[in-house]
Amino acid sequence: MKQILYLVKQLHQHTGKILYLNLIGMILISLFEGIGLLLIIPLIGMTGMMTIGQGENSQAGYFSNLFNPIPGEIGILIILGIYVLLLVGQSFFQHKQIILNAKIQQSFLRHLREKTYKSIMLANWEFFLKNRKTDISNSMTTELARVSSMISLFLQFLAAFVFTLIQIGFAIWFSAKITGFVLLFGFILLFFSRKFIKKASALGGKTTKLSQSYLSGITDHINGIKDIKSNTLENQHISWFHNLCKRMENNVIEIIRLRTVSQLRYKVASSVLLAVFVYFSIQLFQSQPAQLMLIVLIFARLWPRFAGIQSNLETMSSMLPSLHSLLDLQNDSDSAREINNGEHFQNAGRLQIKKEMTCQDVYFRYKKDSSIYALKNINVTIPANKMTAVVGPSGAGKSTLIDILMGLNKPDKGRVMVDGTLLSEDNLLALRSAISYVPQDPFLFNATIRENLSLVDEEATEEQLWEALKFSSAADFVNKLPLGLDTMIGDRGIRLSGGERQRLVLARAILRKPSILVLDEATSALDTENEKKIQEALEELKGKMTIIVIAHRLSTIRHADQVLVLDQGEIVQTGGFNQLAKEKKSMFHHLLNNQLEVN
Ligand SMILES: Nc1ncnc2c1ncn2[C@@H]1O[C@H](COP(=O)(O)OP(=O)(O)OP(=O)(O)O)[C@@H](O)[C@H]1O
Repeated sequence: MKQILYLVKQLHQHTGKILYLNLIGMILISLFEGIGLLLIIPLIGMTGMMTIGQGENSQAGYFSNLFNPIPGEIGILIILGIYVLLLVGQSFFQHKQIILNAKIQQSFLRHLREKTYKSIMLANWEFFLKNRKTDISNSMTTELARVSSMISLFLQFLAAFVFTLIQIGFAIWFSAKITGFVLLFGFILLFFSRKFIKKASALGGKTTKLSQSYLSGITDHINGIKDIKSNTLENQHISWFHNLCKRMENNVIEIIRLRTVSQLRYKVASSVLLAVFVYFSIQLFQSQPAQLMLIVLIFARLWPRFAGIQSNLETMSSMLPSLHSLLDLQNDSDSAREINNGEHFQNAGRLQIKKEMTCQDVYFRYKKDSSIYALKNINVTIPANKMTAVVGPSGAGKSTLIDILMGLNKPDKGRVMVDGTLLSEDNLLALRSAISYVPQDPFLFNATIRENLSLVDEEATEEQLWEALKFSSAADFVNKLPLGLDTMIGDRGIRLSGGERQRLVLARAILRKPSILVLDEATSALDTENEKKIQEALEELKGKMTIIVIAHRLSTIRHADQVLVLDQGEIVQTGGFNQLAKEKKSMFHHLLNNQLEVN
């Protein structure tokens, strides 16, 4: 119920005026329908089939008497004329209402899409570590589509509800007693249908879970298709997929079964109740034949709408979990907002490190309830415009330290300072604007090389693009491509080799003209010749920007001004390359020896 109320509130907030126009349209359509029914009384009276309400002191009598002074044939023509006008009016408003419904649905959907997407984009890194990316995609696609259908159903429900209320109003106006009698039966039916609504909601929750598994499954499998093929794991995946599809099929059949069973019971119960109603009505309300006939007419038309309302409620309940999951996502991402003042994005500027960045007594763990720290007691200084290398065995905490320095992870204890100022919401974006980060697994779009580079600087000239490509030793290979800069590189750059991808991302990082360049295993896929060229290029950058490099291949960091050695989340050595190499029985010495042996 909370979610439905939320939906109504949101609809009211974002489509306010149109929603009320729509409501007025619904009321008019229902009124026209009711008046159309009323016209039956004088019509029947004029045909002489039945004498209705002659002299009766009732609404039916009043209506019948209204046309008495008019001669029969003209009266019939007038009534039929009014009837046609009412039908035309009704059709006109129905046509307007369909357009308004679409406007309400689409504008609300756009609002929901944009709000959720923005909340996700502005959430902190911890939010992305906690949530599966495919669950987020699922909410933004499948669940959102279901919410869209739910809005459409809700509007239909609203129309049916308003229609029902107005028709009941007419019926009460004719005879409160008979209407009360009918409504009693209606409430009995509604009471027994509660359990179906609950069941539908549970099945809807299952649909959301299954759809999440479906999307995450196929995304993982398609991304890992090379591993699957080379390790002949196709059958295991086909069998997993078969089981999931079977469960999805069963779930949908279960939902349809529930719906038809409830409709079946509803129809059986309603026909029995209708018979009971007619029997008792004849006994009880013999003296009011006109009222009885009109009310039977009204309810005969309303009854299928009741069934529609009931079915609408069930379908909406089965879709509620989608709205729930979308709202959860919105709330989670909102409460994980990285920067609360959105204006920071516009006015962030670029932070220039003048002297140094420091970590003081920093501790960090991924699970806040765990006693295992990924980083412990970190005290380091990253001097401005120098090259700092971070080395250590796998899992030592190198990437975690970089994430702390970039403000992606927040220390559990201790602090990060930039030139003596605490790294906080106030200077975080300015710091990030100054950073170019190159990960081991570079991110490229399915677009041309030019578009991939221009992403960081839309106004970059041809000359600047080639200069950046030369820096990263990519100019030669791009030059050899038949379409050069205009070559499409496929999904995540799949049409390029790993080394070519890394060089392109490095070119992009340089094009951004950063004051801090962070390379996380960014040259790991390069051959020794290209790596040497990049080392030389980095040498030239020394003194112009702050460079932080993570590298397993220690030859890469030979010219670093400072090397930080991490082991099990702690800094175990700090110093120049040659100085550390001389410290026998140390972690750095051990790493160096291992590499020499391998080489
Ligand atoms: N998202 C995460 N959730 C939980 N634990 C994590 C997460 N990411 C890393 N860890 C853990 O934190 C520790 C440090 O990981 P980190 O990735 O920083 O190591 P690393 O030195 O960069 O390793 P590698 O050289 O293999 O990339 C590891 O024990 C790792 O298992």
